[in-house]
Amino acid sequence: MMARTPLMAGNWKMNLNHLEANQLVQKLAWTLKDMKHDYADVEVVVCPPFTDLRTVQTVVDADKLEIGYGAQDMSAHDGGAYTGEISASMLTALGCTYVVLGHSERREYHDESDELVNAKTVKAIAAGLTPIVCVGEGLDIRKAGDQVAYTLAQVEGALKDIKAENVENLVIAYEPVWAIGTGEVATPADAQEVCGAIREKIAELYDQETADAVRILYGGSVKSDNIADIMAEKDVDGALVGGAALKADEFAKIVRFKG
Ligand SMILES: O=C[C@H](O)COP(=O)(O)O
Repeated sequence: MMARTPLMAGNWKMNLNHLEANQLVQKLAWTLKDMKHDYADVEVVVCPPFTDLRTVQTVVDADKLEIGYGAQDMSAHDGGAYTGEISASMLTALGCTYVVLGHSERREYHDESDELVNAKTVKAIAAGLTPIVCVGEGLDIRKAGDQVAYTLAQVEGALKDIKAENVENLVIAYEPVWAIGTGEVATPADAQEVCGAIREKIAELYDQETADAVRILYGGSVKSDNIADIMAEKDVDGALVGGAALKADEFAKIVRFKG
């Protein structure tokens, strides 16, 4: 089995304008360089608002930074009369390699269904983007003990009609909604329970090789002081980080979770 490269992705949500984005990416790059260890063994990605992407591209290209970037959402349409939407090809034209899809905030505030997340995932893959597909249960479902079944149904919905060769490159982020921005972190065992079940589900839908290749992230109140324990779980391959990704020092420490 090939080792999976850990991935630390910062989801900035609706924070930081393009000037602030410039500063944060530069500071992140300096901070990572100043750290004792090389960070080549961990992939670092930032997902700023759409309006920052061109700026991030310029900084990354100018300084040849080893920082990937992507959007927080995209349209399921290729182009045309869809006011306010951004297409996959617009993102690739800006050098994006990733796109977050189906974040719980999109599902909750914009009524995104599994079908829509699936349609976006198909388009992202076709454009050559790596989707970070978000799944995870709310508090009521967790209290009822149904987190695994609920989350696996979301995974199955997002992957409908997607072929194994396209699944092995994608990233799934397990984000229990009750742990997002609340300071309430799932225990490492909670994260492993669902991330492990997601990998088993992918093996069942496709095959073991595909399941072993997919990277599964945990997201929800990840900080520098809890990341190491979460990363120690065998099916957790990285983190989708919200609030803590807005501070260069803190995000850099998360990237350097091995110390
Ligand atoms: O996409 C990131 C998640 O929603 C986690 O956000 P948080 O780290 O602020 O809890």
